[in-house]
Amino acid sequence: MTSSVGFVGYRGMVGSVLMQRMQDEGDFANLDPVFFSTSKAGAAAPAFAEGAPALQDAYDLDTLAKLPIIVTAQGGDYTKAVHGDLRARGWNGLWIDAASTLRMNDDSVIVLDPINRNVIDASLASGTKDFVGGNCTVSCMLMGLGGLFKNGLVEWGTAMTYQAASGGGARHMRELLTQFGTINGNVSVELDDPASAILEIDRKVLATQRGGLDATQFGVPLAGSLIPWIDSDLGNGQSKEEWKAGVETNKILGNTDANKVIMDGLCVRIGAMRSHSQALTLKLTEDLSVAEIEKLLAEDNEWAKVVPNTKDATVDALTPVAASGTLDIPVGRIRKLEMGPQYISAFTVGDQLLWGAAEPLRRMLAIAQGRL
Ligand SMILES: NC(=O)C1=CN([C@@H]2O[C@H](COP(=O)(O)OP(=O)(O)OC[C@H]3O[C@@H](n4cnc5c(N)ncnc54)[C@H](OP(=O)(O)O)[C@@H]3O)[C@@H](O)[C@H]2O)C=CC1
Ligand SMILES: N[C@@H](CC(=O)OP(=O)(O)O)C(=O)O
Repeated sequence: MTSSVGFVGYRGMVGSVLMQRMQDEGDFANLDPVFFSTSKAGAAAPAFAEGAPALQDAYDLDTLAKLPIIVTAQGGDYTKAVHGDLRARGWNGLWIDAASTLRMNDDSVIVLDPINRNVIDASLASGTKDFVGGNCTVSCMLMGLGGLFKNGLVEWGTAMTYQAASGGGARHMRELLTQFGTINGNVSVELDDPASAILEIDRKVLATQRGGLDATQFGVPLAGSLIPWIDSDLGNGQSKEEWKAGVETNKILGNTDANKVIMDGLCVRIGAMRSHSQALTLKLTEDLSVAEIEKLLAEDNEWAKVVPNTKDATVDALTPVAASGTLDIPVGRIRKLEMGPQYISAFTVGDQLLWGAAEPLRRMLAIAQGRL
């Protein structure tokens, strides 16, 4: 039996990854899609959805309200503009959303089913209607380290992140590449000459970074640099992205004040394309051996891939280049720290458009339809 599902934001970056994953998994055989656009109502539906009606107006509440399930990757402004009005007119369908807007509402659930299927199932049974994908960094961290977090083995942790340009959106990715190209172009003559002085090249690169780059999206140069602030300033020295690590981790796990895990850290933008990395320091509740920790992580879910803590394995498998475009979440650099037997380091990488954005939504839709 199929049912109608509305898709808003299907042609954006996150939406496109979602559509591709749904095609790869044959999901469209199980539903009748209705595609929406805020700008192209009336145009043809995407070619992969044969027989789907023309694009509907994403602000048309009457049309939206006819659907039992709406999946949106259109962004937070859209959610703010439409979700409340739809609910106010009595729409009781399932709203599955990539944007952060509704995440911390009491009546929403953050979806990451390999980690919190129990929370999702209990919420569906009790009538929850809003299901929201988690912050990309938090979701990727929990996918890699679920074996420790789910078993209550983490007392506190810090996540120092290395976040890719894609977290800002498609235009940010283009800007990063343009910056790299401009820098390279300004020193290409010297690079072609093996006898040229590296300090002169460095001087020209710095001059370009300080005055010759388009930084419209990021505000400051990212290529050959980094930006140690992501999302808004909460005014207490913490960025909003850093705040999410604590509140979302605990909400996903269904923790209460009694078993809350303290998570904090610094979030940093780097010049990677679409995979977020993070270096973690964890204080465990028990003195587990590294072998026990690795076993727990590897057995938690099929996507967490433990990378042996050797140089060769690490540089080969624990990088954005290795993880991007895959659902694997490599997790490595696991060792006991000098601070004591309960303190460990870990490093994990994840494609922030897959497990960080599209995949939890795809799977939530399948769960809602009883297919997963
Ligand atoms: N980027 C990320 O890493 C993450 C994003 N999210 C959430 O997902 C939301 C969407 O992000 P993202 O996918 O990056 O946003 P995009 O900017 O790629 O897409 C958003 C919308 O822009 C419109 N649009 C206008 N021009 C184009 C074009 N040339 N190509 C494609 N779409 C176009 C489309 O809407 P229309 O058809 O209506 O014109 C599209 O749905 C974010 O606001 C955020 O809330 C969540 C996690 C991670
Ligand atoms: N803030 C993330 C991307 C993102 O969309 O996060 P959120 O879904 O929490 O707003 C980043 O910049 O890498």
